[in-house]
Amino acid sequence: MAATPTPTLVLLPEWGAGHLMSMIESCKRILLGGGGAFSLTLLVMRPPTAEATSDVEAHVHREAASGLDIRFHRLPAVEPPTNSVGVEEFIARYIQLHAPHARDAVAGMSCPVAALVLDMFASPMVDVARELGVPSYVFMSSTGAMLALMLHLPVLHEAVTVEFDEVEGEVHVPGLPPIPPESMPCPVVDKKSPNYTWFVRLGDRFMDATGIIANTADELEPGPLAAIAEGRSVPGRPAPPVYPIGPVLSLGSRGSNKDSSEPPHECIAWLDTQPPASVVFLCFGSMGWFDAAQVVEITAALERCGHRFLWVLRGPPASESGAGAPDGSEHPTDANLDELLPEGFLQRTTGKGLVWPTWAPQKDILAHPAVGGFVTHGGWNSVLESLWHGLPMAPWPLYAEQHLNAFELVNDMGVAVPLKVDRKRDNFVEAADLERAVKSLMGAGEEGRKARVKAANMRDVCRKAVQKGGSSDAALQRLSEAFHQGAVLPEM
Ligand SMILES: COc1cc(-c2[o+]c3cc(O)cc([O-])c3cc2O[C@@H]2O[C@H](CO)[C@H](O)[C@H](O)[C@H]2O)cc(OC)c1O
Ligand SMILES: O=c1ccn([C@@H]2O[C@H](COP(=O)(O)OP(=O)(O)O)[C@@H](O)[C@H]2O)c(=O)[nH]1
Repeated sequence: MAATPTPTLVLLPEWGAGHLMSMIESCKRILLGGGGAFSLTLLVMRPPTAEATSDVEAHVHREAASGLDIRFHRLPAVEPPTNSVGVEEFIARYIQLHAPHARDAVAGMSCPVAALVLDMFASPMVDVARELGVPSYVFMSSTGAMLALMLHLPVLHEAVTVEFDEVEGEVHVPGLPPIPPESMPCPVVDKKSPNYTWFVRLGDRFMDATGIIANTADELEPGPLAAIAEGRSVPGRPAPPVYPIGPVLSLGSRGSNKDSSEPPHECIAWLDTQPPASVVFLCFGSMGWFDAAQVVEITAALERCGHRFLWVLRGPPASESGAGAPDGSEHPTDANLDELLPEGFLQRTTGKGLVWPTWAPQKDILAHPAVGGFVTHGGWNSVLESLWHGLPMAPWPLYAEQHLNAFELVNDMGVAVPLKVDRKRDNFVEAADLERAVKSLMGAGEEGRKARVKAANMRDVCRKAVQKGGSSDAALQRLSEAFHQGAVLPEM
């Protein structure tokens, strides 16, 4: 008798490293926990830029060599939309153009399909899954708070007819503290923009998924997750079950997990010479960079506050002088420190500070005992990595949903000190404000002390959650069970 083929989980990730890697790592946990009960099939879209294409190829290569049962199905290329006006709109539309190809790929599977797991930007493809009789799951690589906001957005859209910054007072989202309009995420700040329209649609389609997989933990974001579970996001319409299985730290990023026989990275070697918890680390994600005017403010703050520092400083993307990447993934260039830094800064701070002009091994740096605090753009992966090591933050939001993340870190989770960021001036920060925040983060004062205590507590919370019997491990078991029960041969 022929053996029943192993069911597969079909993944449709967005090409960006933060989205792709956290989805793959999360599903690998199911693969590893399931003892061979599933395989993974990655539907690979051709990314819209050459840079993203080479990143994705590197990830595919690495996963193919992992020895795990991961297959790759390349979807036929589609022409990217040429008339998009916004990044989120571009990403969602470009993904949606792959719907017929994704449908054909899933319909052609010769083994049962346990689920179609969709990137948050691909939520309208729940229709493809429905058409084929396959369960669909949305993978949320951002916060539970952003998830609560997206689920509630169609309700807000009906209830609030003016721009959010014209609202008297705050914006109310079930499960979150009242949000000041200036902390609303970028894609929803301009209702006339197609980005906004797409986010309303994406959030609405989340509600039609079989389930939502979230890279967070119950204990990290109890408010938003409870509101969703209790059906408060959309009155009268229960949300799909949410499986908070995080923190899943996306491994395999450039420069990390090096062979232990190699000499340490220069940043790590420098940290090895510094006293414990003495260094403030500044790093701004895969897309953060600063111009000369902002750099002057940062250098003044660092000199005045007197703390040791490790600063990852990147320069403007090459496209600053031309057309940008349509998906918004405009990677910064390596900084020319001679041009960007004020004269004498490096000499005056020798021994006390290191400015690193290119990609840095962030995860290894955050794990180093010499690091005491993190000035971060507040991307969710960076936040999870910081909390994993119990490090308090000063969030300096720059793009995407990071203004909401900063609000949550300071006002809800209490693991960060506030930093005054002028959103109307391209997120400009004055030297005096950065100096104050770094002093608070690293030194005396009740505000910083409280953030340090809360962040240290989160280290244990995060680790417990993913251990056997922890809340995220339990969510992973429930999810695995749901996948088992849902596995079907796609209907043609
Ligand atoms: C959540 O809302 C937004 C997310 C993004 C966004 O887009 C994006 C596009 C790419 O081609 C590559 C990327 O790496 C990428 C990343 C990205 O958001 C980041 O996602 C992280 C989670 O994986 C994390 O939440 C970070 O904070 C995000 O910066 C873009 C966007 O508007 C431009 C969004 O509104
Ligand atoms: O110099 C850098 C900058 C970023 N990162 C990693 O890139 C990811 C950034 O993801 P995040 O969600 O924080 O922000 P995004 O870059 O997607 O906006 C995290 O894993 C960081 O550790 C890194 O290793 N070195």
